[in-house]
Amino acid sequence: MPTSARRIGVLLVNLGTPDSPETSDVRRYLNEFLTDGRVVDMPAAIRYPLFQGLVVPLRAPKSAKIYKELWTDRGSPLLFHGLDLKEKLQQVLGDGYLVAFGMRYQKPSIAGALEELRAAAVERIVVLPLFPQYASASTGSVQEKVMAIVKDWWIVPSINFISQFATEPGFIAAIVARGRAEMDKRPYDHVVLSYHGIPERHVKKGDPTNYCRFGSCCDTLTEQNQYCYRAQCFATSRLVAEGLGLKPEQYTVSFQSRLQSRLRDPWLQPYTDEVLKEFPAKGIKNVLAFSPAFVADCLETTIEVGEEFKELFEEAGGEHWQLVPSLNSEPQWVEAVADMLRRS
Ligand SMILES: C=CC1=C(C)c2cc3[nH]c(cc4nc(cc5[nH]c(cc1n2)c(C)c5CCC(=O)O)C(CCC(=O)O)=C4C)c(C)c3C=C
Ligand SMILES: [Fe+2]
Ligand SMILES: [Fe+2]
Repeated sequence: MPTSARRIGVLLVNLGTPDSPETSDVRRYLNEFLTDGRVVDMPAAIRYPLFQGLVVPLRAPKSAKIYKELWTDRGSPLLFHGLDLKEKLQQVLGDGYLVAFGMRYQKPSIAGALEELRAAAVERIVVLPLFPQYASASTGSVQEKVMAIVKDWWIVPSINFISQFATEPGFIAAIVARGRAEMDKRPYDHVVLSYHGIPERHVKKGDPTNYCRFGSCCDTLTEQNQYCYRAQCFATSRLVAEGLGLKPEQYTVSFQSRLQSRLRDPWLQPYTDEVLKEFPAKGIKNVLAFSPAFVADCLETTIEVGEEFKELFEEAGGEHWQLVPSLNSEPQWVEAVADMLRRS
């Protein structure tokens, strides 16, 4: 009996976003996000009451205000860019693939996306968390969720996780092209590559040989530190800088979006909001800012880097601060993702 060719299933996953910028939806989103033990790695008996009872109720109204600034006619940018990427990728990959999209927190769910792939009886599944650099709080959490869902399937197909793509040539080339487009418009004194921060503790928990000292150890990617988020951020930065023809003194790597106060364990440093304030006194008045931990624009790029950092920089005497837009569903990025998937 002839059998029809079976398709390869692709699951794209991003972090998640509230259903709307209303406080109640933001609260539900933050409750799910911040009680994930890979994000807030406290014992569950402390994490749930502390975050659901205190931190989230205090944070949700403030976050909702910012989400209202971010919201568009198409809703949350993280969501619609993900859906656009899925559609364009499906067109580029063609009938041999079935592309689904899910969010780690809230909607569309990973469970629903996996169900689409299961219903189509795909031959195998490639999971691509849309986080270039591996962190347990992002990629690891997606992997855990996918495994928790498929463990209940009667037939568990072959599943391939793409755990990171920090140095993937197509990813780097797409960022460089976005940067060049901005640099062609006007001159810049300096480039900042600002990554989402994580607690240093998270890096150490993924460092079984106790290799990382948060120093020059992260300047090269080796077998020992291949999953070190800090080393991967530096590797992405080096390649982007090389692509743009920048010398080491022409760019700064820094980390943003820290959640906890600095009284607790430190997060990766230097903090972007602190380094940018020092630029004007050093004669750096025109800055081009990249956010290479994100492949889609979201709260952390558009608002934090594009607006809040710009304001801080100008208050400190800076003249021009420009955010390079994320890769979103730009054709060059879609081709790069398709290429990664075909090779996986
Ligand atoms: C790049 C990948 C990400 C890592 C690693 C990450 C770690 C991490 N995040 C928080 C806390 C928050 N992050 C928030 C927003 C947010 N985070 C990422 C990605 C990573 N987070 C994205 C893409 C977004 C934007 C979502 C959107 O809807 O646009 C937020 C919510 C916003 C706010 O209230 O400020 C929080 C909170 C922690 C604690 C953490 C690692 C320990
Ligand atoms: Fe985050
Ligand atoms: Fe290191």
